[in-house]
Amino acid sequence: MIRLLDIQKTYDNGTKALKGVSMRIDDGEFAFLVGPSGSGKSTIIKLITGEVHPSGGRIMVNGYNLNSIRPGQIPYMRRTLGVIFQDFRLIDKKTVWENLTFAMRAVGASPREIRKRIPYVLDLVGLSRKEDRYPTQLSGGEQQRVAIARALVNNPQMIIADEPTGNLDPQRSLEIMMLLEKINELGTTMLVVTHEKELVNRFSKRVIAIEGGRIISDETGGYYNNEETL
Ligand SMILES: Nc1ncnc2c1ncn2[C@@H]1O[C@H](COP(=O)(O)OP(=O)(O)OP(=O)(O)O)[C@@H](O)[C@H]1O
Repeated sequence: MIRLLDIQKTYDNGTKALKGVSMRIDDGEFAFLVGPSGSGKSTIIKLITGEVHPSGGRIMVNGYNLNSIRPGQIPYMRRTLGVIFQDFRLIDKKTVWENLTFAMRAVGASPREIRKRIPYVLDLVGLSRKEDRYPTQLSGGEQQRVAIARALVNNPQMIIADEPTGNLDPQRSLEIMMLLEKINELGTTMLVVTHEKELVNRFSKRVIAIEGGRIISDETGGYYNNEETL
């Protein structure tokens, strides 16, 4: 569960990126986080992953209180999260299998666990037959599927996807979003940052809308359906 309580974030140069944001995402939920450029979406993601610290307010991430977390606990908090980015961030010199192995070894998984888990996640994302390919030998949609597999391989409680379809065409984008929906249905909490209205509107999910560092609406079915509130 993610809980933000009256979060303020002022960057060192004085930019007030968040001006009192409160939100709660329960285990098992699927939520879109939408808003114009500069509204504070990435700042919220970075607060959740512990990359930036709030200037005020309280934040809880999957049982960890980020206001009082000890530095040594941060890697354990991060293991509860799988993060996916617009630009995939795969290791080009490693095959699909090696990219996933690398992520599992980083958390101390045994060779036996690795041999068991990787085929499962590759099957889930529909890439079972491409485990020996290098990322450059895959399409953009396939590379994003590998990134999703990597985010999932250590079985996180929650996936945070930051503009996961930003580099993909509409059909590939829809397929990736349907995959995230399927993964959510299997039990992983999902927070998806996007500005793609059409895509958000195809899914009847919770939509948290942020503008100017404040949440301006939070409802199921979509803020983008209520253009008059803009
Ligand atoms: N490291 C930083 N130092 C100073 N200001 C920053 C920093 N990072 C972000 N900002 C500012 O904070 C505000 C919120 O930025 P943020 O990146 O959270 O927006 P965003 O909604 O993710 O935008 P985009 O959709 O363009 O990625 C913006 O005014 C931005 O310029």
